[in-house]
Amino acid sequence: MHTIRTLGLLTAGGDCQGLNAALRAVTLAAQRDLGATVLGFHDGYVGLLRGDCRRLDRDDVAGILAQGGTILGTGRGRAEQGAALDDLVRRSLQQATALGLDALVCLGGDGTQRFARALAEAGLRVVTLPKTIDNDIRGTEVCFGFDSAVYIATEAIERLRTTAHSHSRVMLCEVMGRDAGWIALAAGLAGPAHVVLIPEIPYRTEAVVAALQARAARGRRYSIVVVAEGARSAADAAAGRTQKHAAALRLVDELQDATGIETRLTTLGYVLRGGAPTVGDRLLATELGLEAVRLLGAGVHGVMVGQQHGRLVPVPLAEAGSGARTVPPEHRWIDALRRLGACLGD
Ligand SMILES: Nc1ncnc2c1ncn2[C@@H]1O[C@H](COP(=O)(O)OP(=O)(O)OP(=O)(O)O)[C@@H](O)[C@H]1O
Ligand SMILES: O=P(O)(O)OC[C@H]1O[C@](O)(CO)[C@@H](O)[C@@H]1O
Ligand SMILES: [Mg+2]
Repeated sequence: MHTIRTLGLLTAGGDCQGLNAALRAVTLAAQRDLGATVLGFHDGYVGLLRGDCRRLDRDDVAGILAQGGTILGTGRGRAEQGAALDDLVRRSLQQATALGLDALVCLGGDGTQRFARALAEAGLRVVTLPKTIDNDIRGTEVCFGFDSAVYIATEAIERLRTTAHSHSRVMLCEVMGRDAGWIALAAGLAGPAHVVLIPEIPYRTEAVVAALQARAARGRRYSIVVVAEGARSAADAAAGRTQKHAAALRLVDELQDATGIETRLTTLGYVLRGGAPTVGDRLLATELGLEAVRLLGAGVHGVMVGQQHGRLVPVPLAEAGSGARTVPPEHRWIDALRRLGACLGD
């Protein structure tokens, strides 16, 4: 067993459901299995840079399993913008040494994995966990936060359906997903939605209009269109333009003008990231947290704990931080939507 006397812990990037469940699991297991003291850094890597931390004990993580957000606070380190990566790494390591850290567990998205990799390459023992509602971290099939976000989006679609039906309207529902359409696809299947637009499949407005007109011609009173915030028209994709929210904001008028059907837009945004985690996210975040501590105890570091083929596996940080995991064109959820008759905008 590897000796870890002092373990650092932080959450970085955007928040999501399940962060507190993971913090609880890491803290309890680090104390029980490793006999370690746990130091929680505030607001992500900024806390590490400034040595801004507090000791986490059993009492600090009692009752937080189902709590939304993160008790440590999180951040994107904007205060440090402009500083060279080498400099940030050097200063972070100085703080880690000053505080006597033997290892660090970082909960975050792709950016968090990248900085963790830089810290690991500079000599710090680091293990990370994949968190993000976007579900787009490489090396893992699932990230905690995703299940909760899809649950909320699906519930919203159900509510939009009844009001859309009453008023014979087209309802656009914008969900988060800058680079990847995982939330839109899953909520589109579970909602269900009749049109699903994701960043990976540039859309043509005419194709969406045709799908809505075909539904109206079949006597359907309403339609649901789920749009990922990073969805792009074919013209924008060809010109290399990506602008968050552009698709939903434009389509609401374009669709109403072209179909003559009243069209309304609902942007779910941060609602998808807030509140209590689902049971699935509680289980996943807890298991990942326990596995991070087990790996550190066994002397394994420089990895993210991922899930592949249903098993927890250590994923090299070089892979986890190598960019967004977008939806492959042949993914079974895309096929499922097409076979159910949904339009994907192409
Ligand atoms: N390219 C990078 N190289 C090194 N460190 C980075 C990089 N990008 C981000 N970071 C560090 O990781 C932190 C979190 O990154 P970021 O803000 O991109 O969120 P994230 O972890 O990707 O989560 P989210 O899923 O919300 O985007 C940043 O504050 C910064 O310190
Ligand atoms: O405004 P913030 O907190 O930077 O986060 C926005 C982004 O974070 C994400 O939710 C991922 O956590 C993206 O889908 C979204 O674009
Ligand atoms: Mg990111």
